Amino acid sequence: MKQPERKKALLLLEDGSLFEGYSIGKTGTSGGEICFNTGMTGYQEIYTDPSYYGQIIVNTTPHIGNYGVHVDEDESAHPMIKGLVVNDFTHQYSRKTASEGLHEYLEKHNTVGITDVDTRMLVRHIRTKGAMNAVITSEIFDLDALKTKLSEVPSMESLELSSVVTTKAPYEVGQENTGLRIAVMDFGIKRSILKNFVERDCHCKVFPANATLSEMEAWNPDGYFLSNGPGDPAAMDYAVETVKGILAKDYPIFGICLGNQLLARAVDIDTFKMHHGHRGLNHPVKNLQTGKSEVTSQNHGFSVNMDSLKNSTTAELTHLDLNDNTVEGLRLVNKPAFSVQYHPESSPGPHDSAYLFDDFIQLIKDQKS
Ligand SMILES: NC(=O)CC[C@H](N)C(=O)O
Repeated sequence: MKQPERKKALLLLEDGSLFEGYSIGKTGTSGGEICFNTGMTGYQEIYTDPSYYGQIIVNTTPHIGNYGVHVDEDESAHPMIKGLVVNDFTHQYSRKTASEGLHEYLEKHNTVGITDVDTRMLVRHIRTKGAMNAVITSEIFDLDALKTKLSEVPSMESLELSSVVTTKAPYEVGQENTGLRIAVMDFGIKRSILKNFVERDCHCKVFPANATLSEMEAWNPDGYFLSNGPGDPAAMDYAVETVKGILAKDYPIFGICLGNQLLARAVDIDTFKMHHGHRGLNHPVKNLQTGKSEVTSQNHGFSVNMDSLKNSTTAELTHLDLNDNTVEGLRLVNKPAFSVQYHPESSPGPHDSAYLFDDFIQLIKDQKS
């Protein structure tokens, strides 16, 4: 396959660091919070995960594009990232079942990227300096003009983004009358989470992030699921209020990632912005209830405050991050509610944690009996 002509591109970071490379995807300019993912596979799932909305992703794995894209690997309708930074992009892909090349896919969906960047150096830089904003361009080469663009990018802290990516209207997935009915609060849900419920015979109704409890109750759910999603949980009081309402009625709750943070906030446990977050497919977590460790898929830049959780009389720590001792899961002491900070749907990632979906189903059944 012919490689297209190489066009210059720039990456400018908030602290002034400048990287030069070549354009991939759409020609244009795009800014967001720069963060890195250490997964060696699953670029399409990462780019289409709505939790990454507002962010520029650096892939630490060097080869990107080599297996094209496949419609089954979309986690939402289109890429959600603000841009991508890679080391060695290829236009040539070798997978028989791929529907198209990554470059064409990114271009079609207006996603800007840059290749031929020293991503090792860049990741070490982010790891030392912490999360910050950045801008990628393949059209603005005047540095002052680019700095102005960068200054217009909002800070991730205090940013509410679920309302941008949530479904506009409720929809249902799974077969009716097969099993349990799960009301899903969509803060930016990944399709693979819904697949996990459907595989377990659940019938899900997915509600917009601002749905009220009475709207959801009208469907008569057996349990409530709080989804993953982008942005700062501290800017989501509207959702926290809804979660408080669900808790007050003792309905079963399971939360993933942003859902974990919202459950914590609903019982007055704080969250905070991390130095540079956890994003990758091999993060070790210990389940303190079973004593077993799991290798997990993660994508979060905010975290539940450990001291605040330890001081709580309503919740307890269930899962601990073995890399940095941060909170990876919690449960409420006197309510049928639990959540994890990582991604048991594992798309992409190892499948060690799929048991959590079964645990939720068991929790609902126990509540009923
Ligand atoms: N994957 C998620 O749900 C991310 C949650 C939240 N936006 C964070 O960055 O921590």
